[in-house]
Amino acid sequence: MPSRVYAPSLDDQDPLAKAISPPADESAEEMQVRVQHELEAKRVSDAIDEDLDRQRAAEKKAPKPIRVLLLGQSESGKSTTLKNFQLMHDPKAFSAERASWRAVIQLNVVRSIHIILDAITQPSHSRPRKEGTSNSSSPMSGDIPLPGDLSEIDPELLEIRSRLSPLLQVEDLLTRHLTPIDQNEVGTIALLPFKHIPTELAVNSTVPWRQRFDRLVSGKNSDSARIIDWDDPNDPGKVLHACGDDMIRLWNHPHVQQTLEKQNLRLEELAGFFLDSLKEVTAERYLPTNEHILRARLKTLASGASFLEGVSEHRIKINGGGGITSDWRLFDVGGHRSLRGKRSFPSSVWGVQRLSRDCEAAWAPYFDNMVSAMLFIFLAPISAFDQVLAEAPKVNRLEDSVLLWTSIVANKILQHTDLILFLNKTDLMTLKLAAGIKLKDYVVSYGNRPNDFESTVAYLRKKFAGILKENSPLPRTFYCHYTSVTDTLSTQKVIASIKDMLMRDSLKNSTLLL
Ligand SMILES: Nc1nc2c(ncn2[C@@H]2O[C@H](COP(=O)(O)OP(=O)(O)OP(=O)(O)O)[C@@H](O)[C@H]2O)c(=O)[nH]1
Ligand SMILES: [Mg+2]
Repeated sequence: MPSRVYAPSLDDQDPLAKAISPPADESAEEMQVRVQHELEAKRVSDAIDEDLDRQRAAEKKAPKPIRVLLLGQSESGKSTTLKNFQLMHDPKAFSAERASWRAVIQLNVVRSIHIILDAITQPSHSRPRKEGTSNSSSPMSGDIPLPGDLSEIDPELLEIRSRLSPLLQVEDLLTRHLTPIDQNEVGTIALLPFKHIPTELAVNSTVPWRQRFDRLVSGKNSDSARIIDWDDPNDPGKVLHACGDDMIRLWNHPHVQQTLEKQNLRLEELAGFFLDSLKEVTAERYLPTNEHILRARLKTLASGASFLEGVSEHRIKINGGGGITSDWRLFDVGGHRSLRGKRSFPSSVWGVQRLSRDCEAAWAPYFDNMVSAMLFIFLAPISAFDQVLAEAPKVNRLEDSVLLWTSIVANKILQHTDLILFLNKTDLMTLKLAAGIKLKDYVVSYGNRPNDFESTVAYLRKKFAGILKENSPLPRTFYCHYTSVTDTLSTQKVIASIKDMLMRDSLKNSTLLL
């Protein structure tokens, strides 16, 4: 009979004590084995603890992640800048999303076609526009047009229009794929025969919308070119391919070009414009190039209750050379006004003195959580000097950018934060000036200075620099780049110079990197 070696008095009410106590009838041999096990378990546990302590100590010594927050009004190019960072430093992840961007581009194309078909069936009086005001934001304003007299329309166009009707289903299908069922994140697109202008598609940055395209890929290979299921009968690419020639015919039709001009619809300025690339985009096995992905338009919604909830955070490991890598956290927010808080606006473009009172920092409630952000990149799309905000058709886009810039530079919470200004969309600025659109018609203070690229951009640069100087609570260096962030090569040079600057600072003064 085994001798009773260990019989502690147990509190019968304590289930834990009961569970860990040795059995009442444990023999001496059993006890030896148990003690051995316990010693071994303790040794392993101590080793894990030591390992964790070592890791924590190493993390404390290592440079903290570099945080970059992208700011600017809607369509200023924030998400496109982020894509450039990803393309440059995480090309695998960028490529893995090609199938998802393909769907976004297809939707961008269908939306442009939808706008054209709507425009050609408009009675000419139904869309009055202010002289010289670009519509590039306004076609999506949601006004439901009056039905036109179809007998006035070129019969060839009517035929094309009817042959393109399957695109409506594609539009619906793609929109459904891109939007979660349980969230009202997109304006509904009614299946009316090209009579309803579609609201721009927006996806909440916190929603992993890209996963919706898992259906389109087998998931066995990270190269999208090989994993797209080209035989899927529901692939929208099939309809786009079948409608490709008609879309090209429509876009090149002289009556269409005249109508768009008459209605002052400058589709080329519309975000997500691919009508000049219809051949490629409607090709049978179309996969977007990097350039196409940068041009794709998908509005960011970041509408969480708190900043960090609503904003999308992207982590990238960046190689700084010499074996040094650092963690970068890029934060992309939605620039739509509804996502920036309510503000009142002074009327003149350069009426910035009144700003600190009138225009409380738009994203200010969020900044409390972001004081540890090391760098803000602010994008001002300068080509938009003759455009209005989609969400506020009376507000000039350049004026909005200036106000936003002022509120950011004047913000006390951000007084120690570096700001880099991107005067963006310089490519469109060049085209616009060449088309004879005059800056002075929108910025009266520009006066009779030459309406060329160098003079206009230098003037705007000086204005933004002046606002920083006048409104910044502490003196700050003015960093400014002229950018066209859809151009990979030039943007990568800018990103490389920012990276060098930040990594130098990060090594010099790691306390800055909170
Ligand atoms: N031609 C040209 N297009 C640009 C440039 N920068 C951005 N775009 C395009 O403008 C559109 C809007 O850019 P986004 O990066 O989505 O703008 P955003 O600031 O993220 O906008 P929200 O998400 O609404 O806040 C996209 O279709 C881009 O491809 C540029 O420098 N030149
Ligand atoms: Mg965005």
